[in-house]
Amino acid sequence: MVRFDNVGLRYGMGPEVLRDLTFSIEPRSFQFLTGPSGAGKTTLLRLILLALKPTRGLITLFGEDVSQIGGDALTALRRRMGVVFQDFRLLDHLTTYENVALPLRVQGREEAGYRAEVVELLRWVGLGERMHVLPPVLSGGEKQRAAIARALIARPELLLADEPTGNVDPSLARRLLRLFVELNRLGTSVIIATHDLALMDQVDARRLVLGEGRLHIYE
Ligand SMILES: Nc1ncnc2c1ncn2[C@@H]1O[C@H](COP(=O)(O)OP(=O)(O)OP(=O)(O)O)[C@@H](O)[C@H]1O
Repeated sequence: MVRFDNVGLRYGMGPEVLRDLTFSIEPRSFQFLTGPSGAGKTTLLRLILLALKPTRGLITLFGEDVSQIGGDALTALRRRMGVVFQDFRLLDHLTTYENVALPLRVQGREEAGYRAEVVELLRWVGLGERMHVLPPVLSGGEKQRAAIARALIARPELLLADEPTGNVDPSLARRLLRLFVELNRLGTSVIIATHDLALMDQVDARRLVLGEGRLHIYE
């Protein structure tokens, strides 16, 4: 569902951050993306998300060469992905419940049909008591859980998560990891960018390791 062929990326006139990346992400697969700070994990996720264009090489997403499409078609491809950003990107004027329900609203679904689903997921991530507050009063860990719930709620085909357990304690991190694994069992391909070796040791999954601009894959 994602294919990179000899993809390179540099920011402006800077050095090449990613060099000659060739790999694919299969449907229904689960993988970690790791490597030292500054290795390019976020950059790689942003390329998949179509938030950045490669300096060279070819990216194919859901069977489409992304350099050949634009506008509405790009928006349609993005909607097939769920994302957990490092800075959460919750909308401050919507409640936690409304933020998490947003992807379903965008799909045009009626609230009566999804309300119970959203409430159940919020309870699962431990935000049952925080549903009606606005994001600015949530703690860092609570914001992170809200961002994860929002990324999962519509069962995207591909889920990208950038350090999704960076702000929570180890026991909650394990609980959140179970959510990603469960989503994967339901058919979503999952890519989790993380530094956390203990977290990676909990799932027997493929590891994509970035270092010095190159990608090494451990199956
Ligand atoms: N917008 C930008 N403009 C210029 N350089 C950038 C930009 N974003 C990232 N970089 C550089 O690209 C490199 C890769 O950064 P990136 O954030 O992708 O790494 P990372 O592996 O996600 O790091 P971390 O684990 O610390 O989040 C770094 O050297 C960074 O300074």
